[in-house]
Amino acid sequence: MSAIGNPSAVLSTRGPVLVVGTGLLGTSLALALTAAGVPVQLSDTSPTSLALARDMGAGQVRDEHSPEPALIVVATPPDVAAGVVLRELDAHPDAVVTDVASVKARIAAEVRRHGGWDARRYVGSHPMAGRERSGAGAADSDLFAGRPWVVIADGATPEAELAVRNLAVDVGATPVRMTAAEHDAAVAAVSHVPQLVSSLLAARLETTPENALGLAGQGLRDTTRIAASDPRLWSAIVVGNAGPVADMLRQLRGDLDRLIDGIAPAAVSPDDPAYTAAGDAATIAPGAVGAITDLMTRGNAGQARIPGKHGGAPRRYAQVQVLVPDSAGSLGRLFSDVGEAGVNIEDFAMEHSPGQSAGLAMLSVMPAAAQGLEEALDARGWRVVVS
Ligand SMILES: NC(=O)C1=CN([C@@H]2O[C@H](COP(=O)(O)OP(=O)(O)OC[C@H]3O[C@@H](n4cnc5c(N)ncnc54)[C@H](O)[C@@H]3O)[C@@H](O)[C@H]2O)C=CC1
Ligand SMILES: O=C(O)C(=O)Cc1ccc(O)cc1
Repeated sequence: MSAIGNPSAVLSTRGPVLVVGTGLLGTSLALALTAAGVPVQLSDTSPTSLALARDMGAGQVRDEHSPEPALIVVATPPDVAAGVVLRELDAHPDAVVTDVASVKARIAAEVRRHGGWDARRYVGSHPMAGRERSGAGAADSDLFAGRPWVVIADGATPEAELAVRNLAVDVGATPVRMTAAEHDAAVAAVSHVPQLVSSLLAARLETTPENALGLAGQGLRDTTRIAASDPRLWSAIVVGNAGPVADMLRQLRGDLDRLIDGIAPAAVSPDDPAYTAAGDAATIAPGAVGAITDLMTRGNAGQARIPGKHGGAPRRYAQVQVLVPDSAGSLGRLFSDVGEAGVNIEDFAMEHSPGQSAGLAMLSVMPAAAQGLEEALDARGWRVVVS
């Protein structure tokens, strides 16, 4: 169990912990450790980022009087992480050093190449937790709760590996041991290429007319949420993992070419004599339906393989949809009525359309609870939308 919010939990992390890089990741971690009672020191090349993290209560700014850290977490952008790790290994000869960068093989290779014997105190790691905003201002002490935290222990001492695994567990994450190469291939598929695809999609919206954008629903919002991410950070991430990312983009290009080749012949005008004679586009373009069905079916299979909440087995929740007036306290009343009906909300999303005075609340609940909840909410005057 996480030590956060549980004062009686026994902490395994030995402090002080020095966090180098007090942006989103570093400050989130520092807040979580501070909340759990671990002494945290902060350092950043940007005085403003450092001051913000300190003012948020993430820890003390490290200075020449600070005690020696037992554990150092480098949470800088990936392109400078190896250099910072090497510098910290050198400056603190008894400390274990980890980094949380989103790419691992290149950083590990550089640290092992230049770190000598000291590199045995280095354990690369990567919490699979984040968001589309950067900087300390977006930090959240609960960021790591229930998330996997990859630990790359090749070449490190067992003690160093244990210190990093303990860190992950103490902030509520689950350590997952991998090699750097396994990690980089995995994150290309589950994080880096999804980021680029989301950006590709959103980039097309730059020139989409405003009245078309006004029609956007949750589907577009879901697929473009991470397109709001920081271009500078992601450039460093993608360049740092260019091999696995380029491999997967080539496979995606193959899929895209097959799809385009399949549907292009169906793009006939309704006034075209061929269309008028055949009566439908599918007859004129025999491969079109197959190309789309094939992609969609493969997509269904891939999507069903994504593990559910807390990284567990995929689970199908039932969705209860409720119209919520756009007024203060409405959502609070809905949650309270769901609680009084004895139902736990497993997940929640809200869909808004511009110019409407109500939003659609989508409550994910256990399938067995869905019908009873719909009836209970209906009885309390809520407008339940049956899809
Ligand atoms: N943003 C995300 O969702 C996730 C990011 N990561 C990784 O965590 C690391 C940090 O990412 P974020 O916190 O999102 O970035 P961020 O941009 O919010 O924070 C990075 C911080 O590092 C500081 N910094 C830059 N160079 C430095 C140096 N040489 N010495 C000391 N401080 C330095 C910056 O001033 C900034 O405050 C990156 O390596 C990223 O790949 C890992 C998981 C999720
Ligand atoms: O928001 C999401 O879906 C993420 O995948 C967050 C994330 C971003 C970058 C990472 O290196 C790890 C996790």
